[in-house]
Amino acid sequence: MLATRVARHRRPSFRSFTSTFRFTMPTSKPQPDSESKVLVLGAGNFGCCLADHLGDSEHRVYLWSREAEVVKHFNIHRKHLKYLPEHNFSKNITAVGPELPGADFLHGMDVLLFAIPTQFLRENLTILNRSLNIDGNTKLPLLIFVNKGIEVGTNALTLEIIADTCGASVARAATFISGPSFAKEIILRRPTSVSVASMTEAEANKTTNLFHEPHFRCYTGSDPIGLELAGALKNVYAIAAGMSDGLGYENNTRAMIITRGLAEMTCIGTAYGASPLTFLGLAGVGDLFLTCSSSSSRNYTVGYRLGKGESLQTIISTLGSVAEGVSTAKGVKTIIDKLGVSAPIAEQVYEVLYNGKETQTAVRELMDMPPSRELDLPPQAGGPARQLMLKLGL
Ligand SMILES: NC(=O)c1ccc[n+]([C@@H]2O[C@H](COP(=O)([O-])OP(=O)(O)OC[C@H]3O[C@@H](n4cnc5c(N)ncnc54)[C@H](O)[C@@H]3O)[C@@H](O)[C@H]2O)c1
Ligand SMILES: O=P(O)(O)OC[C@H](O)CO
Repeated sequence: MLATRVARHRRPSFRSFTSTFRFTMPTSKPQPDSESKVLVLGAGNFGCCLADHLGDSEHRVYLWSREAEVVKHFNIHRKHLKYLPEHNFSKNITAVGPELPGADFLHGMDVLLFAIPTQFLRENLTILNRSLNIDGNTKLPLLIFVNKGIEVGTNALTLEIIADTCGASVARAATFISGPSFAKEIILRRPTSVSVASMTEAEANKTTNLFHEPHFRCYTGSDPIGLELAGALKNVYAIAAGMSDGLGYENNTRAMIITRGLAEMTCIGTAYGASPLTFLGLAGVGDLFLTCSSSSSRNYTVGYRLGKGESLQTIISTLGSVAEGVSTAKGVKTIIDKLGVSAPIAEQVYEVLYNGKETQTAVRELMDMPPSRELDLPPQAGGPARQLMLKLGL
């Protein structure tokens, strides 16, 4: 009965620019099995916790760190010198580095998992691409990216950085994971869910199958542009939520920022050419809610400390970890200006971070805005997504 009802239910008339494409072009090696060789690039909080997750699932994991002492210490003690220092890591992980692995090593891998902050991805992919030496006949490892940001200067999403450095076919095969997932909770095997997306659905399914465990559920989708934008944008709104809490505002104000932030994210994504529905998923509202409401978030913490009156420079130099929202706010500002989308909260975060605006002034200006309709989705011009698709040869 329920199935009949669902079948009869009309599909939403909205279709994103990207969702009109369907791809079936498996370009990576066959589905990694239970003893896949996985190279995790980036031994920060997230790279380490994902390496541990895969090591516990009986995969053979190599964790690349750019710091020789980290590699040495890890292989002797099964602990990381700096991140998640209490944790005893899986015996199935070997640390490698500090140089990036060469061609033979890379081609022996079933999976390359990139947990490198967005601003450093281009330089590393440029070097790795020389070793990967991809031509039409190369069977790629499965490629997974988990960073959440927009590149400063180019305003590029990761999909575009991959296309620029490794070529369109590699970008089409790349898969992306995003969603509410603090490293320190994954490492404790707390129930967690994420979104997985790719331009090539078969590749996204491989990533889902690789990661899916009873304590780590993966939901697959086909809007990687929306998923990437959601992950990058939520970091900017987490800074806003932290700022509000730091200023001493309470629950009403945080709920307002989360909800209006979601409306802004959805409008930006729609104008960009992504599906608005992606922002209702784990990578959108799920991660927005998480990072806007927890002091475990680095981005929230940056905002909180700004609200308490600390300077951005002091916060960044003492945070001890990356807060992607700080650099991403620049790209977001350029994108909303270009698209002509109204995103006043993101604008005010940018003003506080880069133009020295007082946090109280930013809040007052937001509250002084004239009344408006609650949600006016912009027309789906899809300019940036269309440009990106052309770059990917689609
Ligand atoms: N920590 C989390 O809970 C979490 C969850 C989901 C997604 N992410 C995303 O994962 C990415 C990595 O975050 P993280 O938490 O591991 O960051 P982190 O601050 O814990 O670690 C950053 C890592 O980047 C490395 N790094 C710095 N400069 C580099 C360079 N030039 N080239 C290569 N590597 C360099 C550092 O050595 C370090 O290993 C970010 O985009 C973040 O948004 C993090
Ligand atoms: O600590 P943050 O603010 O970078 O957030 C980490 C993750 O993105 C949470 O999903």
